[in-house]
Amino acid sequence: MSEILYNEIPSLDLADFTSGDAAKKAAFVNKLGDAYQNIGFVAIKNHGLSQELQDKLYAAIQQFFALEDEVKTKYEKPEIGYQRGYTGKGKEHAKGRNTGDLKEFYHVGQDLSLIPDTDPIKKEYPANVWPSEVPEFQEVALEVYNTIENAGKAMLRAIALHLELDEEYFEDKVAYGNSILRPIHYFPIQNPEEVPEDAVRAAEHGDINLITLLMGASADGLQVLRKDGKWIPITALPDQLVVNVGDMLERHTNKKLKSTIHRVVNPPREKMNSSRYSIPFFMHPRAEMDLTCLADCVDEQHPKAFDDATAGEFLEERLRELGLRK
Ligand SMILES: O=C(O)CCC(=O)C(=O)O
Ligand SMILES: [Fe+2]
Repeated sequence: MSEILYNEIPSLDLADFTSGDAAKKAAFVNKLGDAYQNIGFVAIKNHGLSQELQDKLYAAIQQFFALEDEVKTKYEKPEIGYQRGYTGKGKEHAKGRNTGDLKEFYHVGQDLSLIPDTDPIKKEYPANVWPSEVPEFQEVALEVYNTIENAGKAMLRAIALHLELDEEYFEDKVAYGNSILRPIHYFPIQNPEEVPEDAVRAAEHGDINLITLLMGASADGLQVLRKDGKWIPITALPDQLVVNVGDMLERHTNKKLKSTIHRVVNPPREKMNSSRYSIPFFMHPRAEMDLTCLADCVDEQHPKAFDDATAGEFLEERLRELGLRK
């Protein structure tokens, strides 16, 4: 395994993996493996999500976040750890911090009507929450959810091949998984003096889930921490999704695949009064997935670095650390 210091995150074409050309498919898996063992991030095109659909979702969420705070808080569900519906400004903070991030967001989960009644997981998920003020949000969000979920399944097939597992290894683990689509609004700050000095749009963190697929943001600010300590700005092209490894996949692979720390920095002071929007999809498995380190990822040079846990147990622990669960 070569040590690579990327100056930008590698760009890949998902069509190389899905087109049926064996040589292109193998090359995709190799490049993805190099990227995920080094910087933990790639940008992919040909992911199946049209620009039109992305534009529709951005339009709907901008309409929602423009509502008065009193209206938005009607859609807050603290009793389910904010896992569906709205989460208000400053509620979430990165693990190990107390200052809340300068953001508000909205959680969309599985469309329960698509889960067969015979699957016991159907009863475990809370129903989605939809704002009556923006009626088109529901249909657009669910279509985006399902489209990105499919792209995520393809990425997990490629990841499985890189790990020399069966290509279908993740398939049953993510079927009706606990994934979340999270449109985020980094709200304008009129008076920077009024926010805590150390408050940022998103403090440095690793994502909790298996992989994250991120739609192109409306402004700069996202940066990833390279292993030599340098922060690398990420600017996805409009037709790309940024796809990164989360902590669950890092655990399961005993750090072979890297869940790289990233953050969203504040704009310069004179631009603090402008909004930034972004839409990540956090791909989670079913709660029962065993995240125990894969035997093939443990050896003398790589002793087992994590205690055994299921995805559900790990998620609960992290939600408490983020301030979303009491
Ligand atoms: O807003 C972004 O560009 C990234 C957000 C992010 O890292 C997260 O929500 O986990
Ligand atoms: Fe993140």
